[in-house]
Amino acid sequence: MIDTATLWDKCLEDLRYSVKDNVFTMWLRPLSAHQEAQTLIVRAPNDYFVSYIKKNHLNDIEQLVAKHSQGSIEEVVVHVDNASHSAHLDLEIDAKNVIDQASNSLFCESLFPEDSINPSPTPGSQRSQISSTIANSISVDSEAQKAAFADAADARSLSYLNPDFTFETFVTGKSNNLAYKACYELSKPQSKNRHNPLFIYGPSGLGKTHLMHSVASRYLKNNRSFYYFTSEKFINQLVYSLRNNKIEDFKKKIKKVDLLIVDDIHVLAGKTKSSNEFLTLFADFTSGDKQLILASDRHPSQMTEFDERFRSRFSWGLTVAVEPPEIDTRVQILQKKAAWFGMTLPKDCALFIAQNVVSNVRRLEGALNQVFANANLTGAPITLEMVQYALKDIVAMRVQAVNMDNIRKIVAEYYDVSVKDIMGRKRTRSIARPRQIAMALSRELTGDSFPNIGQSFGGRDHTTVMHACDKVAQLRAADPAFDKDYKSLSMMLQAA
Ligand SMILES: Nc1ncnc2c1ncn2[C@@H]1O[C@H](COP(=O)(O)OP(=O)(O)OP(=O)(O)O)[C@@H](O)[C@H]1O
Repeated sequence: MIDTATLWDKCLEDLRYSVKDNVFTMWLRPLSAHQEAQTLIVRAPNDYFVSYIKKNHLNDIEQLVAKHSQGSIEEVVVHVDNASHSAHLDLEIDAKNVIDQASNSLFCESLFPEDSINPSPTPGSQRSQISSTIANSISVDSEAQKAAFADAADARSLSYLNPDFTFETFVTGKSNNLAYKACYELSKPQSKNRHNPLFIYGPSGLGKTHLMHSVASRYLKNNRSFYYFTSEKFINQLVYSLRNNKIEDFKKKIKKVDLLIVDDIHVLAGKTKSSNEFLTLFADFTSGDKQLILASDRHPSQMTEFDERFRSRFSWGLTVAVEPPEIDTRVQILQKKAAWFGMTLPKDCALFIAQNVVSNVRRLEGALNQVFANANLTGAPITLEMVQYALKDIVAMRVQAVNMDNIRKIVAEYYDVSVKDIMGRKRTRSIARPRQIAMALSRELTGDSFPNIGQSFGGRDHTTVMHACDKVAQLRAADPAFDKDYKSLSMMLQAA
């Protein structure tokens, strides 16, 4: 009987050729599937996606599933994928499952990543099964890459090197310029200006993976070899190798390439064996012509679960942050993504979305998808009114989380003062400053009027709020540490 991964791969393969590229990229590639008894559960990122897929593609999917499963699947349902993007952290424990599954010889093979780039695949071959199984580890050597690009049918097996994640599709601004430049620089052959290791950190959904895939794509174009791992795949493959006395083979294979990328490196914390093995590779990739890129959700100094040996090594080269993009960058990202999907997004609509989705580009994309799905379902043109309607739930959630009570509470906690102090009249700087910050955040995040904000802060005059906003703007421009605190607070509130 066909396994679910292969079945779904085959269905996607067929769908890819039956719809336009942008429809496939936007609506079908993000889907995943698993099987429960005789039901295939297709998972989509959100409700709009689900309704769009049901309306436009479910019939085709059902037919393809029936064809490829040869009747073993009786029903196909489409659900929201609540677990999407949730990290699967406990992999050393889970490794037993991996080993158990490895009794399937295809999977055993796949534990050595370079096997995933067999240059002469056929759709539905071992290769496509492998690719869906180890979707997060990639190795490409020059032989394989030529074959991979020569053969269009190969594209899906490289689909985990997201073809949309390139330097050309990345929008830069103050929030990510340094990370972009560092990546761009080291992706040039013989660059004299590269830092090793390059450590990129920042919250989820801000483009770290996008940038690392962009570097990998450039390496690919320049016939240079690389491995890309998420930490969890690195751990899986390491554990398998250790248990099967293949660790030296595994490391030898990795050491052959020019570039090693490990995403979500924080996942290695506490996994003693895996992290020690990683450290032995570290030395190889930070000398000579080799290059190491690491990404994490936090700065090395904050990775307290790692011992000092790791933290200091992580900071040997260049450590760069990616931060939430400013509003004009968010607008640009929206317009660029819209154009990419062949849609026109009027400026006022882009501005509305950017004002309401602030801290995470992945969510920005989600909101855009929702707008497009709505336009597709209703056939309505994209206008501000339509966008406001399509995003009413997002806006309501934001209004709920970002209210002035919450802002005062979070700012008070952050500066270790009481909410009573913030509301009160004391003018000592240790209290007046957090109060001004809370007012400025209220203005920025709720968009409420100066008089209303003054009223909510213990009946103050609107000029006090205006003065607070000016003062905070001046301090942010003059003092990077202050600016960072402000941004952290803003992000905390928007993630709430
Ligand atoms: N500056 C940008 N320009 C264009 N697209 C962007 C930008 N930043 C992020 N994105 C898009 O946002 C989405 C999420 O980005 P990505 O997966 O790289 O985030 P991440 O920082 O690696 O998050 P995580 O830590 O959760 O893996 C991707 O679709 C990516 O293309």
